[in-house]
Amino acid sequence: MPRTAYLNPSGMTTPALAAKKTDRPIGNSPECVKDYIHHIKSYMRDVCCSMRGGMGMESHYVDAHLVQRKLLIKSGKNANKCLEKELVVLSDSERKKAKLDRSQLFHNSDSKPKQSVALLGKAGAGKTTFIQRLCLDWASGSLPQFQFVFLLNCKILDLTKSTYSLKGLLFDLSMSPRCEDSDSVFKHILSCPDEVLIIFDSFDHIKDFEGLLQSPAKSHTNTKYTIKQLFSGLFQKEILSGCTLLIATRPKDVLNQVLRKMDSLLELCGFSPEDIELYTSKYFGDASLQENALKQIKTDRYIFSLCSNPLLCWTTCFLLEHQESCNDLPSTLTDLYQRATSKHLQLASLENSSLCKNRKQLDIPQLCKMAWEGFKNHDTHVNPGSSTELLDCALKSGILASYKTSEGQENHFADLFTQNLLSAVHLVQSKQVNEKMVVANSVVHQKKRKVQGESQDVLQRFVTGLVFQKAPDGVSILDSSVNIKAKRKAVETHLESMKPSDLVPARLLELFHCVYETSSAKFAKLLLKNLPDNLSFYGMQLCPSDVYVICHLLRYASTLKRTFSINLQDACIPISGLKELVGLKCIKAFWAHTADTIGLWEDLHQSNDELNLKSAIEKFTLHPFKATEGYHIESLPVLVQIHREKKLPMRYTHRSDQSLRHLQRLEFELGVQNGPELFPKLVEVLPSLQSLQHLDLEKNQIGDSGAEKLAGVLHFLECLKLLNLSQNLIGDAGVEKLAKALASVPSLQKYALSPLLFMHLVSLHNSTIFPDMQVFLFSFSLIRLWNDCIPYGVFEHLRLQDPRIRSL
Ligand SMILES: Nc1ncnc2c1ncn2[C@@H]1O[C@H](COP(=O)(O)OP(=O)(O)OP(=O)(O)O)[C@@H](O)[C@H]1O
Repeated sequence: MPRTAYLNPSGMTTPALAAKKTDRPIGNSPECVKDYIHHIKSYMRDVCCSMRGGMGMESHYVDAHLVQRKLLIKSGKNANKCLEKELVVLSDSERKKAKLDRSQLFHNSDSKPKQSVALLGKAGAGKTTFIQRLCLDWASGSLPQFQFVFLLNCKILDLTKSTYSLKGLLFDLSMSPRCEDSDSVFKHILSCPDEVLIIFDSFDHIKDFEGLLQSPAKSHTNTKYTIKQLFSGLFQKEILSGCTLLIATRPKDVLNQVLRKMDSLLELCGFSPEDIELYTSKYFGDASLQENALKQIKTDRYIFSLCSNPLLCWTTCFLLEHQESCNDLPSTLTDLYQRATSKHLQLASLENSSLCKNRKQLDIPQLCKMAWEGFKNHDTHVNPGSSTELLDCALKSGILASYKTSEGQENHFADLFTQNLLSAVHLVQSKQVNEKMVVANSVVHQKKRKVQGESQDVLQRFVTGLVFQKAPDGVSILDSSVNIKAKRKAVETHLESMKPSDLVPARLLELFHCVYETSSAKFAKLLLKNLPDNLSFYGMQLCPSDVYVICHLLRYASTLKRTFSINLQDACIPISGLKELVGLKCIKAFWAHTADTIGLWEDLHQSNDELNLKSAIEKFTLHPFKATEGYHIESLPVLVQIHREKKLPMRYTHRSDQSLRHLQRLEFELGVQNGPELFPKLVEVLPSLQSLQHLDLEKNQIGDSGAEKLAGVLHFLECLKLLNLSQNLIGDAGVEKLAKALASVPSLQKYALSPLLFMHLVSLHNSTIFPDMQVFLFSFSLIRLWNDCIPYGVFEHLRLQDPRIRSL
């Protein structure tokens, strides 16, 4: 029977480590089941005990933290546009609180069972390594709730065929060893599905997610399905209902339909500064090497920021281990990867001189072409027809990794960065690739649809980095005899034509990275010259190297005498990053998560950094304020509290809520889902918003009780000119309270109400229950029919009621 297994990228295995904990008693399971479980465990102990580069899992694994993420149902004003659940943005302190370790992966903190778990992380964040570690835990007796663990690597599954059964998926396509009596074991598995864990690694390799959840597999028997149908059947509990599913994937928008339905979403956060130190010391066994490497990494802030990605940390350590100690560390990502890749190839050629005598004799352009072909098809797979000499050398060097499949052996590029660097070399160097093609794959494109997300970003950085690389200095992977001037010129012209002010935050960030890769002051200044005054990285999850690159380039602002405001809302930025950005002279105002901002103030206060504390307080702004997520509102009372409780030194306290006091416009867009619950929080801070002119509360279902609460504080809003209360389910009681309160706000010029609310007012007026209606109608006379929904008839009716309305 065909069987799929995957080898460690190194192809090396180390002796199985003895199980430390007692294995789960397999009770009355048939003998063949016990034997098979024993067999899988010992096999997993073998294959999962070493990481890439042959490093031992037990000795070199750094316990990476997970953060529990939650989804939010968006139902605000734009609900129809994006009726989507999205990840709730966490503040730095919430992220710290939401941290979990491996042992808590399947724990139920609430009553909801965790039968489907998604492990999210960018390329190189350590998903595969984490899963390997998890399998090793299981094989060593942890995770006793599972009798069986099946690991599937989506990279090597054939998604086109529809010839698989559930049994085939588990026994033939997973990395489990061959099962002698698969019929009996399968029968046993069907009898205890809740003791089965199925892991789909590299889930994002299922490229086409359209209709993934349609036509699920429904039968356990030998009916033939595609892999996607089997996944769908498992996920929708049509087959093996009760089993636990774990998928590991890079985050992708197209995956949202599946992610939305998962019981738990966990994010692998990469290495913290402490983890980087720990990993480096583990990597370099020798104490003096360790000290030296750590010193180099820690003093180079760019490299240190890259090292928060475990893969890049490994690459940096590898380079430090092999490059001359007098050499500087690379200054760009392109530089890091070309040095590391060249070194890998060089070492492999030295190791086996008969296979590849030296780098020059290897058909590197062929390897680069294969990388590019793969990139175009979103594929890491290497064409099996390639020269064996080349493949052997690339495998030896670790550039390729080998996997055993039912068809034999498959070679894949070992990681996204290596494949994309080689693809970029192809684009820059190959005569078959014209300038237009290079431009299309370098730098950001204003409108072009981004098909490959993260992978495309990395390719762009490498292409830009390579074309602008200074004269090759021995570490360049480019062939110095190839003239790339025309391609460089084309990319330069494109860069010069960019209009950063038209870019959405994600593209703006890409542009920053591409400009950074050019290592050119000229492009940095050009970028800074063309940046809009209001920079927005809204919604971007900024990692440490993003923050470094933004700060690095913004330093050019002083020579151009430019200043900016920066929107870091929903940017999931750690306090250290916020400190760096806010500390920049050119940043005059910033808007970030309020809880993080308060965290930053506290941090600066504790470290007696008076000057920066003063400027961080002064720079904080909330204008214009649009609350779309709970936390936008939840942390506002804390600002007021700081002021009231004098949490900061006196001279700062009065400034701490100035952002609230100066706020002129507030849009509350939490929608029917969260609006009613969070509205009281807003009401709590409204008295502090003395400058508020525009308050938009449309579509939040605040109801009568909300209206009553609002009525209680409206008189504080002395500057309020415009109030939108449309679509809030306000009934008689609420209207009555509101109308009186509205009359007490003389500044009010316009407000919008729902048609129903209008009718309601008119009927109240007609029934003369409400003596103050004239006052109310007076302010109404200023309405500019802002809300087109007001029925003409109602308006006409009101005009008849009041001469002032008639004069409108
Ligand atoms: N927790 C860890 N401890 C030590 N090293 C790690 C850890 N996580 C990752 N690494 C290192 O980083 C490399 C890349 O990790 P891995 O392949 O697991 O990333 P990934 O998230 O699966 O990436 P991709 O999305 O590209 O598949 C590993 O080969 C290993 O060297």
